[in-house]
Amino acid sequence: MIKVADLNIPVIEDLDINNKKVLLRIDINSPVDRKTGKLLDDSRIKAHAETVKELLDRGNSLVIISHQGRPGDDDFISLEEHSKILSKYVGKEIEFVDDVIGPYARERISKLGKGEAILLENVRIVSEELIEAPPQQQSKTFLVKKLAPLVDYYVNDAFATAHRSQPSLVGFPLVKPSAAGRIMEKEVSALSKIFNKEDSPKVFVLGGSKVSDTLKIIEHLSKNRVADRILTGGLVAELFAVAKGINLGKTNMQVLESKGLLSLVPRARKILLSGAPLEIPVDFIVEKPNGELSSEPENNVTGTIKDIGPTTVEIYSSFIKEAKVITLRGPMGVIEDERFRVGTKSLLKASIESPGYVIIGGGHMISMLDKDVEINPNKIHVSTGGGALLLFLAGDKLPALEALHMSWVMNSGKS
Ligand SMILES: Nc1ncnc2c1ncn2[C@@H]1O[C@H](COP(=O)(O)OP(=O)(O)OP(=O)(O)O)[C@@H](O)[C@H]1O
Ligand SMILES: O=C(O)[C@H](O)COP(=O)(O)O
Repeated sequence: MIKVADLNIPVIEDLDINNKKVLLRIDINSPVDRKTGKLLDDSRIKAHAETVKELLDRGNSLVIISHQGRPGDDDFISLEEHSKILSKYVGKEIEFVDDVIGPYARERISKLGKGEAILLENVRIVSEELIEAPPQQQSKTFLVKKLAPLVDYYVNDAFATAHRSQPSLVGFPLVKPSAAGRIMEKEVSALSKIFNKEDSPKVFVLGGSKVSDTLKIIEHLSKNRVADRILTGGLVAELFAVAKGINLGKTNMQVLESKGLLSLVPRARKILLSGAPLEIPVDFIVEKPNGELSSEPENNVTGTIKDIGPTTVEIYSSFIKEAKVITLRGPMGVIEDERFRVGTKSLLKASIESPGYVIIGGGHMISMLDKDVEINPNKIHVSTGGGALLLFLAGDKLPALEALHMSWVMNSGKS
């Protein structure tokens, strides 16, 4: 059992999860090369192999579900490649089933033998999965009604998606005895231990393209006075620059417009007015129409922004060097193109070389960590979570954890 605030979260030992049929929700959502459609990084897949192996060793048969990307985005792809990589790390075939709630998937689940494991197709092809709602409502979805009767237990190992109140994360615990998987258990236990409110200054490096999510995170960090400094990059930084009245030029405004981000300017402006301790880049690496790269000051941008510039790296690194805890999520640049990784890699290096404790989250951000960096738990925590990590650190109760607690109360009669 793990305790988080007033929640009791059951773990695998708290239920008799042996020789049964288990529905396992993992988060193997991974960065995808936009040109080839291939996975750029398999850290999350490798991390979840531990829980898969343990449940199989306990004689269970597994129905594994996960999402990849979001409908309409380039990285919204099939999980077929993921199943091959997961098989490699587990050391046993994890059969890909090209279905989720249809008759083919249900028949395959019914016929699963002891020690067998299947990975169903991207759960977000089921439209209900995109709707966030309370667990009570989610337990009545087709996803839950079609799959729950076919299994004995539900195990949620998807810490990185624990902030989503979607059916695959909060719907099953109300109808099945449920527990946290090993990744969920480790992340929640480690983060609860290492992240003490009194440790300061706390610096957050927030970049990437999930701007709406990040605004919510910054609102919570600021409201709960968790962050002493927020250093922005990626599209997050561009939005705040516009909110500050900086003219980023036609091309970058078109990029923001095309992603529907300009409608968030008033919300970003409100955050600035609230006194959030937020920094934006003073220079950017831009790509000119002729393909040339150059660094331009934030008040005279003419090219397409692709990364933060050298002066910004210096300024941000000076904050990082003074921090007690540094949390980084979301890259500073378009890291799919290796020319635009300097900002992200420089801040990761400054963090690791600083005296502070480093927490790294986010699929793309983790992929930028040099493979030869020693992950000493006394210095670094590499989280599988991105948005989930930050909302947890901001003090939010994650819906998936609350659902596991509710399952425990319902099945054990204890609170
Ligand atoms: N200046 C920029 N312009 C356009 N895209 C950018 C820019 N900077 C970063 N990005 C994009 O941000 C994306 C990663 O953002 P994202 O928020 O998903 O980060 P992450 O570390 O994967 O976190 P999570 O795991 O929560 O998704 C990359 O695809 C990258 O190309
Ligand atoms: O990468 C992540 O942060 C998780 O997989 C959640 O993905 P989402 O932001 O698309 O829900």
